[in-house]
Amino acid sequence: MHNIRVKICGITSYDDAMVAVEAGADALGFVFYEKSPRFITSDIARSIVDRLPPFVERVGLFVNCSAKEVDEVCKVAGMSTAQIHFDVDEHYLKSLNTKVLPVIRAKEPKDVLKFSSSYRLVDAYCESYGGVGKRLNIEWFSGIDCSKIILAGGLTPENVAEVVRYGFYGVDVSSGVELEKGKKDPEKVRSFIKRAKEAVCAL
Ligand SMILES: O=C(O)c1ccccc1N[C@@H]1O[C@H](COP(=O)(O)O)[C@@H](O)[C@H]1O
Repeated sequence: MHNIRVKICGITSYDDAMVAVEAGADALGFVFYEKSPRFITSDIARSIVDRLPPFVERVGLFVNCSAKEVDEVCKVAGMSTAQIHFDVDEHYLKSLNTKVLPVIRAKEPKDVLKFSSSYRLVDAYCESYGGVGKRLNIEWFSGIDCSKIILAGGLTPENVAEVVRYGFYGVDVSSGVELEKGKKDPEKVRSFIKRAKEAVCAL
């Protein structure tokens, strides 16, 4: 049976983290980008991570950082994966000592095929990098292998069920499950995870 992994991104507090974990989130995202309203310091992220139960993936999100900075923050903050949310080449990705999830900020249909042999996150292109609720044209994924793609960009509890039929490895949400920037809405978080997982079971 197909499964779908759900990442809840932009976690800034232990309470928000636990709402997501208890609702069945597979991964939590922590934004180490100072210009983001969801920015979290490595020390605060670490204090959340240290209290999490086992088997929860911790994903650090980075914009315009050197590989050395990414590795250092991931180590201090207890991240298991680094999500590289800006344009980098294979050499950069290989130089990291942390498990890496490259992000493709897709502007046109052919972009979704980049890094096609690896697991990657595909988000809609926007100048400010992400977390703004901008959706991709889902038709760009028709007829391609989505089994290594984590879909992001403008997902909500209302629209997540309709995208799972493309066979994505996972889905990622931030602004679509917030009460306000940087604060999650527990009902939306629970509803998003439930609808994503139930929609897969119904396939
Ligand atoms: O969340 C942010 O503030 C952010 C800042 C810089 C780059 C990416 C960011 N968020 C990521 O963007 C995608 C889509 O988010 P949304 O669901 O459309 O709000 C997701 O991976 C966020 O984690």
